[in-house]
Amino acid sequence: MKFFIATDHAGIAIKQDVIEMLQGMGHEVIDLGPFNTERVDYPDFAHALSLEVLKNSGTQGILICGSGIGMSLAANKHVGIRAALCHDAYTAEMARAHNDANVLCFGQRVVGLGVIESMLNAWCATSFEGGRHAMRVEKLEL
Ligand SMILES: O=C(CO)[C@H](O)[C@H](O)[C@H](O)COP(=O)(O)O
Repeated sequence: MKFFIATDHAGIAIKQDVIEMLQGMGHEVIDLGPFNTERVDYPDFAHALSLEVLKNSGTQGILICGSGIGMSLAANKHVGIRAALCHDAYTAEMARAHNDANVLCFGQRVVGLGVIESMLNAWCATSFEGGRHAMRVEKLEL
């Protein structure tokens, strides 16, 4: 799987750990920044990542800010992006299985590296179930 990853200043401290976790699982990861710890605005990075995921069919995204909330709000403005704010392995699994989510969002100020690893494992191991969920996902787009 190919992932794009982006954060704001409140998510950058764990970005490299997340990249290495994904690479260790055999995935390709493209880092869209930021590349220093200066204060930045999360929508700038959420929009840039969303455009890359939409442009590159079959790819997925990881967005990290302080809480994960701002990143998910911004990414979900894009038609075709289904950004899920997750807090544990269960929400990550459901985001893939029931919502066909293509962007995983979480908060550096909320979850630790152990939980993040379990979320990444659940996310990557889970495919969209389709069936009754397919029409519901279609109905997400207005
Ligand atoms: O958008 C957010 C909250 O919904 C993110 O958590 C941001 O990272 C956070 O707001 C940044 O806050 P800061 O006080 O400017 O570091």
